[in-house]
Amino acid sequence: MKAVRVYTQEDPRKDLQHENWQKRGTAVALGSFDAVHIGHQMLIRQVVEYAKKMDLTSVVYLFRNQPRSVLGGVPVPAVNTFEGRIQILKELGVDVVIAQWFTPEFAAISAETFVLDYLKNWLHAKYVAAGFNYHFGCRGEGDIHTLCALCRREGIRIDEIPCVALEGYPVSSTRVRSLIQDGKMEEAAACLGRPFSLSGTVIDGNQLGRTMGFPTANIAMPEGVVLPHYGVYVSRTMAEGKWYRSITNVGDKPTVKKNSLCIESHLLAFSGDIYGKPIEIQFYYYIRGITKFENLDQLKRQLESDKKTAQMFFGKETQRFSLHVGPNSERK
Ligand SMILES: Cc1cc2nc3c(=O)[nH]c(=O)nc-3n(C[C@H](O)[C@H](O)[C@H](O)COP(=O)(O)O)c2cc1C
Ligand SMILES: Nc1ncnc2c1ncn2[C@@H]1O[C@H](COP(=O)(O)OP(=O)(O)OP(=O)(O)O)[C@@H](O)[C@H]1O
Repeated sequence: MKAVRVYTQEDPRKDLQHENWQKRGTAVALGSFDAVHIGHQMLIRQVVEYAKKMDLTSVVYLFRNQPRSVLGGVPVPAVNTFEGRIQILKELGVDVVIAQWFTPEFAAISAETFVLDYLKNWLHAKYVAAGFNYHFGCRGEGDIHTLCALCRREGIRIDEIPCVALEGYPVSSTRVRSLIQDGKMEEAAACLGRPFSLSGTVIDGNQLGRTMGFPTANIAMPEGVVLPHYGVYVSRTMAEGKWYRSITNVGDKPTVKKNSLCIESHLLAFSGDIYGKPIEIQFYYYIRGITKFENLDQLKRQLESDKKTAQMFFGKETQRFSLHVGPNSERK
């Protein structure tokens, strides 16, 4: 897989003046691209293919932070870490990522200035693609029709990407975020085109799990990214470069310790010491909420049952688990 160049300065225009890839001419994908969901992927693939055909540099011009956090003043958790987003874009074959910080100054740029100064004169854009619901320019003055009109006027080829929908509704980062927060992991995966995952470094726990026959790899609650509804999940965990079937608890462990939030994963067929090592956990299916048990024996019996659920999920009976299953649905 070839490398992707990433530019993440506050004003990338100051540092990027005469790079060879700019001079060659570019094909640019426009948007925030937080989730990098199946709608985003369709748009980006189109840009990458066009760039290859026309010998241009493929560029994803995205926001490093969440515009809504700046405009609304309330932090919006991201679906991916920045590194996670870059990895997905690399897999899609993108040449260059410009990670623009969305600041009040950037928000004040007019639609016309953006097309003229940023796309045409700075990026030497020969081709631009954006989605049906794209908005840009000061106070959202421009939409996809404005973009099409301005690009055509400046001799830049432009494609509007039609809406990618699932079950009658547009796929969006906002939708993915709320599916994850509702524990609807199968629907989130359908929108993402991959399971939702979290990463971290394994930290020390109380080492009680191993005494019950359920050793766990604990990671701290990641900050700034969206967290699954608290509860127990069928999952897969990557440790030492290999994926293992697992069951994962997100949240508290009231039976043994109060107010101790973390994410802990029991890998079904793994033994080894991974303290201090990185792991990635993919979330597949919400099993149940977290319970305060009377004693460790009861907790252990529940963990055995969770393990059976996971084995069944990954076994022949996968089809039993349909979409829409989340903590608020009746079937658990
Ligand atoms: C799949 C899974 C499900 C869990 N469910 C619960 C639960 O319902 N209630 C609870 O108090 N703790 C639950 N825990 C947390 C356990 O109490 C914890 O793993 C055990 O005490 C070991 O903790 P330690 O790693 O800090 O030693 C769960 C852990 C896992 C891995
Ligand atoms: N479902 C979709 N189908 C096709 N294009 C899309 C879809 N969703 C977004 N796009 C396009 O992808 C680019 C990036 O989208 P952006 O991240 O800004 O929106 P989003 O995914 O709808 O997120 P949010 O929910 O935060 O608005 C934009 O050009 C947008 O129009």
